Amino acid sequence: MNIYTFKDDESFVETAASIISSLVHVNPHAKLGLATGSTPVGLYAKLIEMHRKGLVSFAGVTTYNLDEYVGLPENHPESYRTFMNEKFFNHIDIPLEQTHVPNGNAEDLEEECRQYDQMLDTYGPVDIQLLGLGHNGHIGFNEPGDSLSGATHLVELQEKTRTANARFFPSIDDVPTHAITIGVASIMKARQILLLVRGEDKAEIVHRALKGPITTQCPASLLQCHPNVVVLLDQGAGRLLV
Ligand SMILES: N[C@@H]1[C@@H](O)[C@H](O)[C@@H](COP(=O)(O)O)O[C@@H]1O
Repeated sequence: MNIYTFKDDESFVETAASIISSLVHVNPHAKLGLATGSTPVGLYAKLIEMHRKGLVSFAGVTTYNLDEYVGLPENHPESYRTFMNEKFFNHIDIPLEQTHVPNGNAEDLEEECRQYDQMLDTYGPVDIQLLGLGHNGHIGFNEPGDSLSGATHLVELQEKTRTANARFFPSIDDVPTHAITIGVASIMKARQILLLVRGEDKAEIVHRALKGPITTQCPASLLQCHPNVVVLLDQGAGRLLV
């Protein structure tokens, strides 16, 4: 595991963007596992800027997102499909049919999970999986517990997760209670993992995830078993690692 801590936002974002853009340069048909949340927003903005300058093309790239809320219409401002379109896909040259986000409005959610999983099995593994980190150690929406699921599944969001994500909704009551997430097996199959974490409030969970015991009670701790993980932290998030 290679862990880097950055003093300033610009170098944090530039490093993340150069990892993704170099991969796409080497393999224009790269498969990218993408994430939502506030942390990767700067990375997406930087990649858009690089694309506008003609430095990178995503025309041949295929993307697979980690997760989606259940029950928000696809065009809801806080659905992860809307997030990805607005923050990234609509500003680059990727055809939308090459982008995949689980459908949280499928009539049969179990079937949607099965199909998403089958797609990952058929076309995966992704060349790189981008990840953020939840305050409780979740990756994607794989919440801590006595066990974890390997496959794409329906999950009930924990109170801590709903509270953290309430900042994007009018009130906590508007935060969905369930989500679809790819499982830890799919995440662990990625050829490379790029974990991005920012903020003092994540320092403790960063320490638990990267240096603590490997346990289902902290899903991100499983990343310690992956052979190719790059972790980018700002100083706040990396505070307890020294
Ligand atoms: N499902 C997403 C995760 O994929 C993300 O990593 C996490 C952290 O988000 P943020 O980067 O906003 O702290 O939030 C959500 O719960």
